Amino acid sequence: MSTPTIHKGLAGVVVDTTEVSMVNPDTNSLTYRGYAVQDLAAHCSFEQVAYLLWHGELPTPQQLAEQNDAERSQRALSTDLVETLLALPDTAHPMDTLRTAVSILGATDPTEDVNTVEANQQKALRLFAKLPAVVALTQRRRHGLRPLTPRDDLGFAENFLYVTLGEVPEPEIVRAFETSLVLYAEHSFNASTFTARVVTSTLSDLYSAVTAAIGALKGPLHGGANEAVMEIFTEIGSADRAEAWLQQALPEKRKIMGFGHRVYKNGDSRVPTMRQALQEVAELRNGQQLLDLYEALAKPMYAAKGLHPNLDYPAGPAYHLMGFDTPVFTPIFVAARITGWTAHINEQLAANSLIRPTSVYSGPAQRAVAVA
Ligand SMILES: CC(=O)SCCNC(=O)CCNC(=O)[C@H](O)C(C)(C)COP(=O)(O)OP(=O)(O)OC[C@H]1O[C@@H](n2cnc3c(N)ncnc32)[C@H](O)[C@@H]1OP(=O)(O)O
Ligand SMILES: O=C([O-])CC(=O)C(=O)O
Repeated sequence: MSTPTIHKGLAGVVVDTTEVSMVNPDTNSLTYRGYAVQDLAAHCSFEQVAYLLWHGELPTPQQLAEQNDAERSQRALSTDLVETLLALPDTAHPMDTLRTAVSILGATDPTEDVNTVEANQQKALRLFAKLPAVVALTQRRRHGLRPLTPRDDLGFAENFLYVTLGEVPEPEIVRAFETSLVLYAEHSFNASTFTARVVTSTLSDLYSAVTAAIGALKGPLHGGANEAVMEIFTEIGSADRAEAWLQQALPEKRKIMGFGHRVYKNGDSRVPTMRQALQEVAELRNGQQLLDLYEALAKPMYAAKGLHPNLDYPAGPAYHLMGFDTPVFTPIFVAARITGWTAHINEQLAANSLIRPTSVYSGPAQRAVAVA
């Protein structure tokens, strides 16, 4: 019997088609439903991009107004949910709190098991509306602060910043934050989206798929890298120490967080836009030292390994300068990626086939049980 080829990590394996987004490593491009992500970041609100991912087209003014009304009216968390989340130990990582919140929101949704595309669109909007309040709760409790009531007179990004930081910052900061949400929204069959599709393929519910996706995103090889970038910046301390730090870290076989990508080998399509957003935030927030450190690590990293930064590399320091605590960086990624995940969940559901690969057994040959 010939040994089948093993595709470790499913690298290069094509498992399905998708209409949601296209990652093209040859042209370093990323499109959502045919629109370049850079154009969307420059011209659209995050709410418009969410609509596009869910429905395939940008919204008309009326469609956007209806979605905004529905989203704004669902932003608040119930008192029960707030108290349950605050009862978690304060050592819990914000990603654990977020994962728990989604699970509770599922258990308390009477339509949880109504597994249709239409019902899932309502659930997707519900999670989209509520996740900023959960992220905000995790940051505020770290500072001994109670949650703030969301404001329905503010756009999604403005309200997100308000409920977390207690004020709406300058328009440039809001715009940089919104840019990061647009860039983080969707990226084809990455590990967390694939996780959501695997769970959906068993005909399980949307909340279960999102809960599992949060677990997949938490890891430092995926979304957790935006926090890990900030941790290494803190460890290095200043630009003049970056090269020596790297020369010590690489022989120790350390993974340098924020560099490399499974699909892009010549640079992540989203980095130039986020690097520009970081620059704008740095100018307003006295961030030149962090920008210097950014460049001082990226240059020798490329020289030593030929690896480019991925989106997490500029996003981490940008969130830091905006005023977010490092442990809420990956939760922000969740609040953006909920749009892409739920678009994929519905795409999977609409043309479902159980996802179940095979493996080559490499354990002991069959043997008899001999109990002493
Ligand atoms: C939003 C996102 O999820 S983007 C990804 C965020 N993750 C990170 O930033 C974590 C750091 N990066 C990595 O661990 C990897 O680059 C991954 C997981 C993103 C991609 O992994 P793969 O596609 O399996 O890596 P790839 O095959 O390109 O690796 C080739 C070589 O480069 C090395 N390499 C890849 N990335 C890094 C890195 N960041 N630091 C050091 N070495 C690295 C690998 O160890 C491997 O070396 P080897 O041949 O000596 O074993
Ligand atoms: O595509 C990937 O493997 C990871 C990534 O960049 C993302 O999910 O945004």
